[in-house]
Amino acid sequence: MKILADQNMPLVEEFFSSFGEVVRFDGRNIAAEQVQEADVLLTRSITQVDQQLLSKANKLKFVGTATIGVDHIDQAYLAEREIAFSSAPGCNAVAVAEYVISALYAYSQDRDVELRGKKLAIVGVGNIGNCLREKLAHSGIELILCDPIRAEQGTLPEHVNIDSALESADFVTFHVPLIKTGAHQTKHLLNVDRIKKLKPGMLIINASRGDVIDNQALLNAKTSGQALELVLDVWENEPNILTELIPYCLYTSVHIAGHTLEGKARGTQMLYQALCKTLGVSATKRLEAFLPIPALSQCHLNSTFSQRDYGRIVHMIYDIRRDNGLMRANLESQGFDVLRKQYPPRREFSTLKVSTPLAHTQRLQQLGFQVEMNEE
Ligand SMILES: NC(=O)c1ccc[n+]([C@@H]2O[C@H](COP(=O)([O-])OP(=O)(O)OC[C@H]3O[C@@H](n4cnc5c(N)ncnc54)[C@H](O)[C@@H]3O)[C@@H](O)[C@H]2O)c1
Ligand SMILES: O=C(O)[C@H](O)[C@H](O)COP(=O)(O)O
Repeated sequence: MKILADQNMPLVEEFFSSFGEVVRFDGRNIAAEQVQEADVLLTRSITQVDQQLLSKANKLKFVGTATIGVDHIDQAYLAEREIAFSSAPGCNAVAVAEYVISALYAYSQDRDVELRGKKLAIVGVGNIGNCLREKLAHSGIELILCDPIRAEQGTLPEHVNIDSALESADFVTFHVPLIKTGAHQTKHLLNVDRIKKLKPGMLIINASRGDVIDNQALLNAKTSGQALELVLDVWENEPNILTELIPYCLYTSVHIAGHTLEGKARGTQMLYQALCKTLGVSATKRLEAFLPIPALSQCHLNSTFSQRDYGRIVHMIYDIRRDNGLMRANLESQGFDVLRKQYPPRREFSTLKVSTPLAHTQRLQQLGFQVEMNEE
């Protein structure tokens, strides 16, 4: 069996080599000829999987994307060709939620803003939105939840429509899929009209898809002096993004919100499990066997630890300002895709065991740390 896998997908050899030969490809530059002999195609978000790419792929039995976003896959065409398909829903939900939490604490420190008592609108309450909601429970930040699809399904009674959510929130974070048409279109969900109405100083975080916010409208708003704080991980037209917008952002990154070691590796594992199911064999390999030991694994808090120190613990594991600095310093010389490919290792909060006095156990557990109580 020939398994064709994106060069930026970790652990493919570990999970898939028992099925056959693993051949890597450059996700941005793959031609139909390369897929011709493949039985399995494993991609990330940058490869358009469509009729053109698969025109010569007569042996192909399985396509997997190690992402939750599926806007790059022509699923109808795969179904027509009877090629099995799997994505990796939820694989990077923790990573993206932790990216947002890191952004909130960094903003709080850099702008000297108290987060408690502020309102955060979460637009899109699926895997990521829900994970963020759970991690921020009892944080003192009031959450406003917006997901009209779940509201229609009856699974989100707290749903607030987007315009009311934007009107009352101090911060907004987007976690919707890219939907280009229809009643729940998300392309330019934050458009020129909505941007104009935002309250002064609003913090906007986008770690969903670049097209969810009209980037040119955002730039126009900023150059005309509108007070907005921008945290952008995703951009319209990646990798050729609107670089003029960068200086107007508080924090920027190169579409890496989901790129913890665990998040990327879970995506590979989920595709391995899906392929095993398709082939009718049992999935015996486990991710835990392949992940490296974290460099920082324990931390001890005493009774002087207080509410204002939560940001310090979060940033010990992941500080968004590292990625902001890397992008600003290197984008011009290295380019968007190279920075993504060379993304330095990042771990999730769960890799840190925190020994803490009772007062902080619940909150730290909710954030996702391993917690053990001490008597101090
Ligand atoms: N920056 C990154 O690295 C990164 C990582 C993972 C995912 N993403 C993006 O984030 C998106 C969300 O990921 P997820 O795992 O939570 O997906 P998900 O499918 O679990 O959840 C998406 C939610 O958005 C809701 N939704 C759809 N249209 C909406 C609208 N118009 N308004 C409000 N809500 C709407 C859906 O009902 C669903 O509950 C993905 O589709 C992907 O594009 C980006
Ligand atoms: O949709 C997703 O899951 C994410 O956007 C994904 O992490 C994007 O990263 P890529 O696949 O391009 O590495």
